[in-house]
Amino acid sequence: MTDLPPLREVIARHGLSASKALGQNFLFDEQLLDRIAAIPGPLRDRAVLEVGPGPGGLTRALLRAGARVTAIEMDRRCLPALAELGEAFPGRLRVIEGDALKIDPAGLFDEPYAIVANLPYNVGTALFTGWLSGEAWPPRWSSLTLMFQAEVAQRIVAQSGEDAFGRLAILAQWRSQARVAMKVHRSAFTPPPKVMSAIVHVTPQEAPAGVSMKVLARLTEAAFGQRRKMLRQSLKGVAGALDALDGLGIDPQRRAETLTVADFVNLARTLTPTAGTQPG
Ligand SMILES: C[S@@+](CC[C@H](N)C(=O)[O-])C[C@H]1O[C@@H](n2cnc3c(N)ncnc32)[C@H](O)[C@@H]1O
Repeated sequence: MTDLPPLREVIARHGLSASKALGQNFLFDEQLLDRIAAIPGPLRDRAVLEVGPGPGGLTRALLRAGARVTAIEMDRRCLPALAELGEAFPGRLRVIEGDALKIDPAGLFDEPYAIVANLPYNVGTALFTGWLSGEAWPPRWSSLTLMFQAEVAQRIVAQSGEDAFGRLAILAQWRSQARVAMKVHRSAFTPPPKVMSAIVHVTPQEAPAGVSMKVLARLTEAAFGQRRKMLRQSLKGVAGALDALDGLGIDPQRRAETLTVADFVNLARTLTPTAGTQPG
């Protein structure tokens, strides 16, 4: 295995004090990083997109696992440290300086790629919803392995009837499998964030036929926008939704969080113009 200097030394040598504005909380424990890099499965010769490599802790674990890594980092202070890492793994690391929110990863690859990232909370959630919201399915990525605040991870994997169940769970589960792969204690980070973290792993599944992502999004937005209200109230503004509830035998006095992901899929199918039964 390539001998690399300890991450703390890399950070000290390149003056990479953690920037709060960029949401920088670094991981230094190489065993933990190797365990994270193992979550997507065997990576030998697989393409991986890492977003926010920072000083390269997770990057080196992915490279050690045999991946070919493309990394997008917007903090240019990190680029020299990443260039050194690239020298230790010749031809295996491509670094792109930029804001991941403005880059379509599909344009960077001509093969399936796993996405792995430890990102600031707001950036991670925005990218996650973007990657899951495409109308075309399956997506070009083969899996997502992303660090979130534990509370957000809970919302992603929540089941019907749980307090955390809502739009994020439906987005993550209606045509994908989502699970919490690892909990990460706040003390594992430097500096430690205020809350606990968890890594979510998502793999795409076959999409249910005849359901438009846009229709499902409109439905869940209305239903969970007023989650304490009965469906007959919250869905009033969605054309055809009350008839669809009736057609599917769903009591309109129920609240959104009591429906299952499959219920929402069936409702969305009924309201999707190009397929399924038209209401009324
Ligand atoms: C929480 S740190 C994680 C660093 C490293 N991957 C680790 O696990 O130790 C998040 C990293 O994402 C970078 N970052 C933040 N916003 C970004 C964005 N919009 N696009 C690309 N990188 C971003 C930060 O500069 C930082 O290096």
